[in-house]
Amino acid sequence: MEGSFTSKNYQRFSTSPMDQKFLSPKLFTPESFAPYGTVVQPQENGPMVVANGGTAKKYLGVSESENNYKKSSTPSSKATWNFFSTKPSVFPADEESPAFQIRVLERHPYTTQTFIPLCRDAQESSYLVAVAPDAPDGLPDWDRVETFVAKGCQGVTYAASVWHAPMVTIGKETMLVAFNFENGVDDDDCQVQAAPSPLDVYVKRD
Ligand SMILES: NC(=O)N[C@@H](O)C(=O)O
Repeated sequence: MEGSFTSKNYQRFSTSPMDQKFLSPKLFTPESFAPYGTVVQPQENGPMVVANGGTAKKYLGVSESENNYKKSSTPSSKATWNFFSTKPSVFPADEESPAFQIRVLERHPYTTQTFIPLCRDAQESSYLVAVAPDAPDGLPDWDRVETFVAKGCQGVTYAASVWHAPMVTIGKETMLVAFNFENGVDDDDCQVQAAPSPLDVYVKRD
């Protein structure tokens, strides 16, 4: 999809959405995302202490980081912080126009990966999260892809080896900090699978 567009002149991928599979993102909640990882946000009734000289509420243990590289052929690994400055891939459209097509999923077999958005409004739909369980052969189960829309106040931690879409940001250029472990061996750090056919995702306006 080249150039900027609005939902009015958005290129349609089909004559009618009903004659093809499309994904309608769910609310991004700890419960709905639990099979795939963690929504990084203060947990309702989660442990919290007053800190920073009484000026801050410190919500404890809001995510996990896992390093399983000791099981890989190159066990030495390092904790890695990266900064993503992402151009928007999705512009909220109406339900008649697919806003995004999932063409690949990736996974990090030996590590969790966390993304924390910066400079987005707290309740603004900021990025699309797309995940899939393993099929029996260990590749993505393309018939069970699930999508969620994350707000500017929510981070995401993909559990180790969970199939997920590369970062897909909504509406405007978005900065995110990412944390994971790496050992520098491409196939250990990131495995990518192309979808048999692109999956349309409809992202409604806020
Ligand atoms: N494709 C891509 O950039 N994936 C990121 O999650 C990464 O840096 O691994």
